[in-house]
Amino acid sequence: MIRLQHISKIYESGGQQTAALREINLHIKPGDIFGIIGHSGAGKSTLIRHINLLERPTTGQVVVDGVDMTALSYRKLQEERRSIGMIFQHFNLLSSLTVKENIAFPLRLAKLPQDKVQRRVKELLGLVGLESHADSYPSQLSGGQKQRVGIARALATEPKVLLCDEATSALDPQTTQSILSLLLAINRRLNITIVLITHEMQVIRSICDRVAVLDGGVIVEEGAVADVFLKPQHRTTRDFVAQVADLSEMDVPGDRSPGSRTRVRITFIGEQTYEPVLYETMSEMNVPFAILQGTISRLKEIPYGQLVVELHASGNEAAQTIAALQSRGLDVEVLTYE
Ligand SMILES: Nc1ncnc2c1ncn2[C@@H]1O[C@H](COP(=O)(O)OP(=O)(O)OP(=O)(O)O)[C@@H](O)[C@H]1O
Repeated sequence: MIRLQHISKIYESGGQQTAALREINLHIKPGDIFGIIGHSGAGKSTLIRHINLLERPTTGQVVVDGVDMTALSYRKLQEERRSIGMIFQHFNLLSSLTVKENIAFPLRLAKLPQDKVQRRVKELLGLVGLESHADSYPSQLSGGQKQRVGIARALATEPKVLLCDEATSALDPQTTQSILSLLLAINRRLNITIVLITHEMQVIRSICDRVAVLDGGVIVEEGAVADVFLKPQHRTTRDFVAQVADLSEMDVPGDRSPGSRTRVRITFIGEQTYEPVLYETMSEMNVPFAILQGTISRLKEIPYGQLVVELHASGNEAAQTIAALQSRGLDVEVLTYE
């Protein structure tokens, strides 16, 4: 659906050059919710604004739904942009227009007949749950309601792609979750590809299928959220995962008892999270064990569990126990050998 190929962006101001993006290559599949995470200044806004060509790359190509956006005339680009909606951190609503007028705005620009505009606005108000606020002005709405108007307006022209520029960063945690649930429902119901940028791992964990980690204008890690979240490779990714880590190394008790023990981290994903796999395997292997730390949570809607377990075994016996756990589909990482 979206291909960014060899994108670099160099800003020049006051004789100074800033390389905001360097050699970005990304492929976002149709129907995915794709997250881009990075610290402030990493280049997230610059990157997302390349998808609808609000920013032009210094080098490289942006292809959306088979169309090379970088090669279009101004008029053609305006047309293509109708198939890419966008929402913003500070909502960017027109304060002098009511909710329904804000939502109708892009439809009027597209010169849709009045009766169709009214029908579409009604549908969109229903979709985002704001029927009773149609005649309110933005100043009369909460942050979450304003973002709902932003979403309705972005969807007015029936886009194939929705870009979300820090869409929940100005909202409290509860409102954030309700907006994320709405985005997920829209993705499912309308099969719209969603690209979002954020500095919060919780946002990625809640709704994204895939994630790219941006650091200093470079993608340092990319993959399925479960892989990146449960096995972060890059230091920056590990920092982000730590934001929401239910398991931090700090909380694991230190080595207290002497003897032959092996400490492991076991990850369960999906249905196995609720199965007695650990107990069964340990009983079969006749290895006593202690659970030092554990959690069960969700990645999007997939349950996962992580346990830090101390096996009362070492050497061959520990290796065989770990192999038995792995043969049942569990991911086992050895933390310490004693
Ligand atoms: N118009 C511009 N002119 C010059 N430099 C710019 C411009 N826009 C962005 N930059 C620089 O490019 C880099 C990336 O900025 P960008 O806003 O994309 O980062 P970000 O990850 O979105 O940060 P934040 O989360 O703080 O918004 C920064 O060093 C920034 O100063």
